[in-house]
Amino acid sequence: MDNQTPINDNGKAAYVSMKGVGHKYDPRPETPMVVQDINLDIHRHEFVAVVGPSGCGKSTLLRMVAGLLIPSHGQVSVFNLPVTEPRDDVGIVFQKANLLPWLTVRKNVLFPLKHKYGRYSASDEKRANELLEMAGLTQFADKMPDELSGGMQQRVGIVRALLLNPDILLMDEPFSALDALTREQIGFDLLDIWKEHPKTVLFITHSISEAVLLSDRILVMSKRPGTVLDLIEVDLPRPRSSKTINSPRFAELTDKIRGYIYEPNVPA
Ligand SMILES: Nc1ncnc2c1ncn2[C@@H]1O[C@H](COP(=O)(O)OP(=O)(O)OP(=O)(O)O)[C@@H](O)[C@H]1O
Repeated sequence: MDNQTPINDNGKAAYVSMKGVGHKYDPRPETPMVVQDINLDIHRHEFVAVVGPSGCGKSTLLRMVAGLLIPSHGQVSVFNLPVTEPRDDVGIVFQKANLLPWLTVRKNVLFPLKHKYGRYSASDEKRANELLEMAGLTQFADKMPDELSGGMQQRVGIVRALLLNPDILLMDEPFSALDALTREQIGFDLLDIWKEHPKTVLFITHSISEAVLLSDRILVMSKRPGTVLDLIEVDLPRPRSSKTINSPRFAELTDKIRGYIYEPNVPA
């Protein structure tokens, strides 16, 4: 580790760092902040979920890490360098996969490369095939998006985000359009992929149980202006499975977060 690497209180390297981050979209002094005073260090290859009431600024934080938005207060940095422009090294997965309907699944996965460089190589195609296989999509690689279920389309979106092998994976309510069973399964699939291809993940969700099931830590935000209510360590063993959901500790953690969300002024 070089001496440029910031260390947080636990002695681990901070990969993504937010220091005193605040933002308002409307710069007029009388308008309220959207997020305020956010301090967070995310370690390399850590899985951090963000939960909080609608409108508290979760997506705003994610856009800041991607460099799509520069905070009006404080600083976001990645590996000790301030984020000042859109980053190339992030993969983003949204609620909808937004696949191009006229391209096959494989070509959709390769599309960002084609768009960026005008071409892709045989080794890119090999990597696309490997990722599709890991996501259980090999037999759908030559199908058109409308031949796939919503869960499969979302898997394609994840594979597409991973193709460029980004170090940071930003996921904004990626499974919220899926039915409960598919959602749980794709969560486990995501954990398998994350294990094989470690990434630093920032995962926004409205589902408290999903946050607990998937993540290493959970940032709980207050209602607008979004501030940090708590940063909860999820000390559940990995690999996580359906058994995890039935464990007493899982219930304790979800209850604790529910306490914050439903009684935000009362310490949990
Ligand atoms: N581009 C923008 N211009 C102006 N206001 C915005 C913009 N984007 C978001 N906002 C406002 O900022 C606040 C936070 O929005 P954001 O989408 O970050 O919250 P969120 O916690 O992700 O919400 P949700 O859970 O409903 O998706 C909201 O009040 C929203 O209306």
